Order: sequence, then structure tokens, then C-alpha cells
Amino acid sequence: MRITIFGAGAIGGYLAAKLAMTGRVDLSIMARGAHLDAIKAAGLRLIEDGHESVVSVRAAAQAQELGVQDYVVLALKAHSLAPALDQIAPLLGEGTAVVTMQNGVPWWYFHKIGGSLEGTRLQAVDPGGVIWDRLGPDRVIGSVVYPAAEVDAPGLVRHIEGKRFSLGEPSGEKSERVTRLAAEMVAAGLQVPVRDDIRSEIWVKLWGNLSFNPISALTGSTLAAIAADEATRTLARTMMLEAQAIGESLGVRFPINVDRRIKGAGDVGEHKTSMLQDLERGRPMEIDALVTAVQELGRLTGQPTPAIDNVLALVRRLAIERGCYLT
Ligand SMILES: NC(=O)C1=CN([C@@H]2O[C@H](COP(=O)(O)OP(=O)(O)OC[C@H]3O[C@@H](n4cnc5c(N)ncnc54)[C@H](OP(=O)(O)O)[C@@H]3O)[C@@H](O)[C@H]2O)C=CC1
Ligand SMILES: CC(C)(CO)C(=O)C(=O)O
Repeated sequence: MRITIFGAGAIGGYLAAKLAMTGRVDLSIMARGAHLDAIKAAGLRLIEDGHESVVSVRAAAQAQELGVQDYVVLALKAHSLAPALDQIAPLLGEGTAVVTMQNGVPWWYFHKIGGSLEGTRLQAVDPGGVIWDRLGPDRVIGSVVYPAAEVDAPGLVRHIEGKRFSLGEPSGEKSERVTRLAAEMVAAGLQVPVRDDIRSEIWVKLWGNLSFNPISALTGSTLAAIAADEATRTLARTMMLEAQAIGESLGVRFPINVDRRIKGAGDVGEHKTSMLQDLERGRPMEIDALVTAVQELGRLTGQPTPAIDNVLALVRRLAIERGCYLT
């Protein structure tokens, strides 16, 4: 099985190291800059459970060096995907599956959903529909990423916690391609449930991200602090209820209530969200996939989003001022 992980940063690097350790798959990664140089020179290093491992993995800057794959795992930040399309193209053959491992609303959301919105392209995550046109939604396997990881230094990934990567076809079908990939990831020690309704799980993760992430970036607060402060907790809750109405109007089943989801986010503790970390490091923030896309879904479904609109206006402005917003 030929697998390329495109964007082997925190999550892609963690997954690559775990898969490489099994020796069961023909694995490659696409990386760039000092990270690529370090992996080529000394292997991919992973710190997990206090133990450092080094794995040898084929690493490339140009997809032509790797050729057509069975699976391409996209572990880029959402805003990095459109600029990478030319680089991804040589990896794709007729039967190549593409696994999208991004937080937020995925660009393929309205593929095989049925109903009047079938085939709708989301401008917030796929301006002009170029990702849809170039990758093709039929290739897609969706996912929800639960592990937390960071790149500590070029070539060095630190796993923080979590081993679950849920997978699911947009159609809900338990296809051979999704079950085969899940089996390889399970063999690598990961927890990989195959879902028949991946969109509902995307929403539960998104629920926290669309509210806690921008509030944390605006306030500099951790998840625990936002959940403990009555005013910020109420703001997060209001945003989440707006999002829940949108999701439910799209047929999503929320398996838990909003207060349980807030408690779950708060229980993560004194942890800075990825959006706050990106702001502090001067890196592009995933605002459009996590927040703007939800606003767009609100417009599409006729659901009002006043709290989301206000927080989005502020966090986008902050990101522009700090040079952390990619348009
Ligand atoms: N980190 C985490 O704990 C979690 C992350 N997620 C989600 O997973 C996704 C990935 O996040 P994360 O792993 O943190 O992101 P990272 O920034 O750590 O990794 C992305 C990697 O892709 C590389 N990249 C981007 N464009 C290209 C390109 N054209 N060619 C080669 N390499 C490229 C980046 O390089 P460069 O650094 O040079 O830009 C970087 O190494 C995001 O959607 C995130 O929200 C979800 C759950 C937890
Ligand atoms: C920690 C968490 C769950 C915040 O909602 C997250 O996914 C992120 O930081 O992006």
C-alpha cells in the first residue's frame, strides 16, 4: 500500500512516524524547508510517552519523486491546501484516495450529502471551488483528528496526547479503501473508528474550535480559563448554540449537549488553542475553516449568526494586523 503524507508537521509527522514504525506500508512524506532537510539528514524523530524514536522515512519536496499513490493524506493547515494543489497533482492516479486531516469545515462538505445543497462549494475554505475541481471529491475520505502534537524543532515531533483518528466516507459507506486504511493505522497503534456519519463528528469537534479558538486568540486565554470565566463561557456557549442550529438544519445529530462540550473543552486544562499558538508564533491562523465557513453555512441555511459574526470580525481584524491572515 503506497501512502504519502503531504505536510508532515505536527499531525502528519506523528502519523508518519507511527505508520513507518510498523514497516507494513510503502510510506513517503512531503515536507519542506529546514524540517525536510532535518528528516533527510537524520530521520523523523518522535517523542511519545517520554520516549524518543527515530524512523527512517522517504521524504521529498517534489511529488514527481514519489509518483502515484494509493492514499494521499493531507495533513496541511486548511489554508495551505489550495497553494499546494500543483504539488499534490503528481501523486494522484485514477484510484488514489485523499484523506483530509484538517480541523474545521471541510471543502467537500456538500459532496454526497443529498438534498438541495448537494455539490455546493464553500467559498471560505475553497475560494472559486479550485480544490473541488482539482482534487475531485470522489477521492475523499473524511477524518476527525483528536491527537495533539507539536513540532518542537525541525525533524522533531512531540506527541502530547490522544491516539484517535476517526475516518469516514462522505457517503457513509464502509468502503474497502477506508477499512484497509483504518486497519493499517490500527496496526500502528492508533484508534481508528470508521464512521457512517463523519459529518456529525466533524461538528462536535468544530463546536469547540469555532468558539474557543477565536476567543483564546482574542484574549490570550487557555481553554480552562475561557470555560471558568462566566462571560467568556457564555460567549462561547452563544456561538455554539448558533452553530448547533446550523448543523441541525443540515441534518447533523449532536450526541451531547452544549454544556457537556464546554466542560470537555475546559477539562483539557491550561492549554493554548492552536489558533492562539499560531498568533503567538506569527503564523497564519485557521480562521476561515473554523469560523468563516460556519458563518457561510449560516447564510446558506438562513440561520442567524450574530455572535459568530462579531467574534469573527474581531479575530480576523487581529490576524490581519499581526500578519497572520492569509487571503
Ligand atoms: N497540532 C495539533 O495538535 C492538531 C492539529 N489539528 C489539525 O490538523 C491540521 C494540521 O495541523 P498541524 O499538524 O498542527 O500543522 P503543522 O503546521 O504542524 O503541519 C503542517 C505542515 O505542512 C507543511 N506544508 C504546508 N504547505 C506545504 C507544501 N506546499 N509543501 C510541503 N509542506 C507543506 C508545513 O510546513 P511549514 O511549517 O513550512 O508551513 C507544516 O510542516 C490542521 O488543520 C489542524 O487544525 C487537529 C487536531 C490537533
Ligand atoms: C484544543 C482544541 C480542542 C481547542 O478547541 C483544538 O482542537 C485546537 O486547539 O485547535
